[in-house]
Amino acid sequence: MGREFISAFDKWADYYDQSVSGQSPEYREVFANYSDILEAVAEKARGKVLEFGTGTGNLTTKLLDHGLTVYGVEPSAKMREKAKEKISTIDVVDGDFLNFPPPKQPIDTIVSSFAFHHLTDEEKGRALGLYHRLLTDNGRIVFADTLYDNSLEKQRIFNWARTKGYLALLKDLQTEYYPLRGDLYRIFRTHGFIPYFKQLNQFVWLIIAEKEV
Ligand SMILES: C[S@@+](CC[C@H](N)C(=O)[O-])C[C@H]1O[C@@H](n2cnc3c(N)ncnc32)[C@H](O)[C@@H]1O
Repeated sequence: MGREFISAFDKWADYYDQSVSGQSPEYREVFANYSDILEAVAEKARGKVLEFGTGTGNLTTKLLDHGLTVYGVEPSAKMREKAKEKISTIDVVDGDFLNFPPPKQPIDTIVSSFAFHHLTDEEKGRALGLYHRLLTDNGRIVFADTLYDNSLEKQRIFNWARTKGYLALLKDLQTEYYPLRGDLYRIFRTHGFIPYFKQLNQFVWLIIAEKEV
């Protein structure tokens, strides 16, 4: 489920770290302040952390730097290889937002960066239902991901990408499942979380969602 983009990530793995460092003009704005964005997620994580979509392990590294215990889940074999090269001490397991081996210890924080948009809104809701059951009572979710503040803003960003001639980016924006902020708010509330949103660059928002008990 939500795995339709994996072959693209297998192909991207070798040069993913170059893309996030701003070398790809089309994606420069998406990854603007990349390191600060990951740091913002790591700062809000606590306790035992379950990370989805580790990619090459950049957020994982920051979480470990904060002294946290991390269980990494990543569906792309090539991305898992890259993460293992970077962090030899950690095992990132094969899995995705909806299907993953149960963590061995109670989980206090679920994190992810640049990945939750791979799920449809229906899948996002199912994932949040799972996470509500999995998290400890004062648990939280901390995500950083692209979303649109509202439908006018979505149109403005599409127009911006079209005007710039960023057609690969435009295709991504049109084919992946980037939500409107209000819709995502409702999905979190429906599944027992109180979300807070903060914009970090033109595309990416920090989402901190506390579990309601
Ligand atoms: C844009 S990369 C982000 C990697 C890393 N988190 C970062 O911040 O650089 C998206 C990652 O999500 C993974 N992914 C794709 N579909 C997924 C799914 N359904 N569940 C979990 N991860 C997924 C991809 O394989 C890829 O490693």
